[in-house]
Amino acid sequence: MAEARVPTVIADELHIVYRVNGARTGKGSATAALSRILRRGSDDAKRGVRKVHAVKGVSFTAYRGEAIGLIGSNGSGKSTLLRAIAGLLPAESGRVYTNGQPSLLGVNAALMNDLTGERNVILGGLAMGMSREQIRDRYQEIVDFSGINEKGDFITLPMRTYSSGMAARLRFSIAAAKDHDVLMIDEALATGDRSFQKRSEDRIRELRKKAGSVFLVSHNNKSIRDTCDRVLWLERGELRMDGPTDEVLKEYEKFTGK
Ligand SMILES: Nc1ncnc2c1ncn2[C@@H]1O[C@H](COP(=O)(O)OP(=O)(O)OP(=O)(O)O)[C@@H](O)[C@H]1O
Repeated sequence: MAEARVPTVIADELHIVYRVNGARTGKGSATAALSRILRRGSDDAKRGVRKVHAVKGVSFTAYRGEAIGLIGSNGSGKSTLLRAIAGLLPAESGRVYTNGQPSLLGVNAALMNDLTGERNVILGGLAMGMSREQIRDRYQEIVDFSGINEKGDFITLPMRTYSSGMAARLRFSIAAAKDHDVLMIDEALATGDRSFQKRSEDRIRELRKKAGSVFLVSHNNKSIRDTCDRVLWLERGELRMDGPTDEVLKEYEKFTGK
């Protein structure tokens, strides 16, 4: 008999709306801000608030052990959906339920550019809830995995001296050092070189085995194909397709003309 599948994330008719203040007048002055406050209570349009409806009625259930790719054109709502699952954006309507703590690993993850790579490993580890001892034990592994020191002693230099690929590799390595209930990766693999991508893909497979779920946003269909068994395709905020990787990518490639 098949084992019972354990849900890790459930999105139920989820809508996410961004509100952009004062977008219509283009004025950012104190008087404009004051008049907005004074007009509070009237509707959004009158206060010069513009809405961007980024995710429209998305529903799906993710299960333990799944690696799910998120694909779709630029601006289709992929990052917004991840941020909502991570609890960083409120739902306009609908709900997200998560089993365990979701961790979002974005290209903008909160590392400090002026600190050295070494310090950022510690900072990132603490931010993920690891103890100092756990970080110390894993430190060398994280640095080796990132490959930052392959071309010299870069780990003791500030992060601002890293290329965007090196920085993304370090972020991924820090996040991957911990086993996550739900790990969400936004484009992290796209910036690394081929050998790093290979290592990350292997690590994603391992993380899945340790019973977590992995979400991966990527414009690289090959990365998606190599790591994910299921794909959600978003277009203009709507879930256009949800199914096995091959089936969804086939339709998506038809759509994008590749
Ligand atoms: N902070 C924000 N404020 C207002 N609108 C936003 C904000 N962030 C994103 N949007 C809008 O929400 C929509 C979805 O954006 P999102 O970044 O989720 O798309 P994406 O699929 O991740 O795109 P890409 O592939 O280019 O990374 C877009 O129309 C975008 O302009």
